Amino acid sequence: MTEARTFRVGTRASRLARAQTDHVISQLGAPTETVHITTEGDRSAAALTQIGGTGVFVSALRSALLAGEIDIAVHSYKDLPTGPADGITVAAVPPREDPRDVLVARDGLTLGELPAGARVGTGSPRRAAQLNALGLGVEVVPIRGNIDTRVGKVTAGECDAVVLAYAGLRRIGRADLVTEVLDPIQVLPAAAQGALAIECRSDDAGAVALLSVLDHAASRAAVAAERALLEALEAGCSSPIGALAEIAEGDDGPEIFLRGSVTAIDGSDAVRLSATGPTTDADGVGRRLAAELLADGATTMMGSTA
Ligand SMILES: NCc1[nH]cc(CCC(=O)O)c1CC(=O)O
Repeated sequence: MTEARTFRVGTRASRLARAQTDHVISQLGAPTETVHITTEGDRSAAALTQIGGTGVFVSALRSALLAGEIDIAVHSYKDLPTGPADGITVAAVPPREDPRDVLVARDGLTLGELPAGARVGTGSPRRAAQLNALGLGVEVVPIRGNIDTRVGKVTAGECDAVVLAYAGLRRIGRADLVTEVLDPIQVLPAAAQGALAIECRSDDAGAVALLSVLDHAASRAAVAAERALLEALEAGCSSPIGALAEIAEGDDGPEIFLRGSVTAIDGSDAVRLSATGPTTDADGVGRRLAAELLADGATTMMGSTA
């Protein structure tokens, strides 16, 4: 009998990253060792949009994978750039968490209960644009930092509310802070929100086999459709684009229902459309919806944020 291989799992130091990594490790049927990787994104106080987007969180983990310092990397799928990474494969997309955005407000308030002029914090152009489009008369204020920092803006009275991903709060065990789960009809989530991408080197057959048992086909298809939409719009996570795919059993197998939105940052204009298709054509569904959004005037709304 050969000795079992120990898989080194890389993680960022943030509370969310550690929770996600620990959750994945608990489901792996092999010995593991956790390796903490620090990224520019963890160190910098600058807004993410100013230091090159969410890719900063990802590149350090990918470099460590390719350098053989780690064998497995767990990412929030939302933070992965849409292009492929040479030599690296997403070996598993586990069952997705709730993809919706939530409100964390003072005094248990919901969006509709916020008074005119209330300060709602978010660093996401997508959330800001959709909040502005709701015409609630609230003031969207830019904030940054990890989940604890952003929640702290409400506790400290700097903001009346903040908008966050439900998945992040659930994973760190703070779903109790949520004062309203936002309906995707009001605020459409970011592509891949709530999903994890577990990466390893493409040529590491042992890691690919170990991770493949965690893969969830419906979650993978939903994320593929959403990210194909984003890629075809040539947009990233800092664009005012919402994308949400839901999977239902159709007559000829599982079907994707994909919704997409592009919203002007000031909320003055928006395009929202949907498309359907089989999960076997997830990329095609995303690309078709992107083309329809562009034909409907999305280009002028995407601005220069890229
Ligand atoms: N932008 C950072 C980020 N990346 C992933 C999540 C939450 C977890 C997820 O969507 O999988 C968050 C926090 C947030 O948007 O509130």
